[in-house]
Amino acid sequence: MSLLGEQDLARELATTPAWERDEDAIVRTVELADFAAALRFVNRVAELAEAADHHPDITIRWNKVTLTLSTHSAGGLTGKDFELARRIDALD
Ligand SMILES: C[C@H](O)[C@H](O)[C@H]1CNC2=NC(N)=NC(=O)C2=N1
Repeated sequence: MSLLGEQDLARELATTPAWERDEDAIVRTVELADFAAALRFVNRVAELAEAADHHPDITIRWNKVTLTLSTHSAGGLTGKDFELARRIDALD
């Protein structure tokens, strides 16, 4: 999977408004009811990640889950990041 150029990147970002670009990654923080709900959400994300063989960095802070997506093998953002971002968005 090759890195997205600025134009493709802008188009992908426009279709994933819940995600914010942070240099070579896109980031989304999801707020859940409490820590247990955050863990359940992370488990659903983990299933999508395993199915896609593409894995976000995940931080849990009590009821908030921050997901960071980047394609490490390509050194930045690719279509795989946005595909997974859209699948994650479809969870809630
Ligand atoms: C062998 C395996 O396909 C690779 O290590 C995958 C796994 N998950 C991955 N996840 C992410 N975010 N970037 C990768 O480059 C990546 N590579």
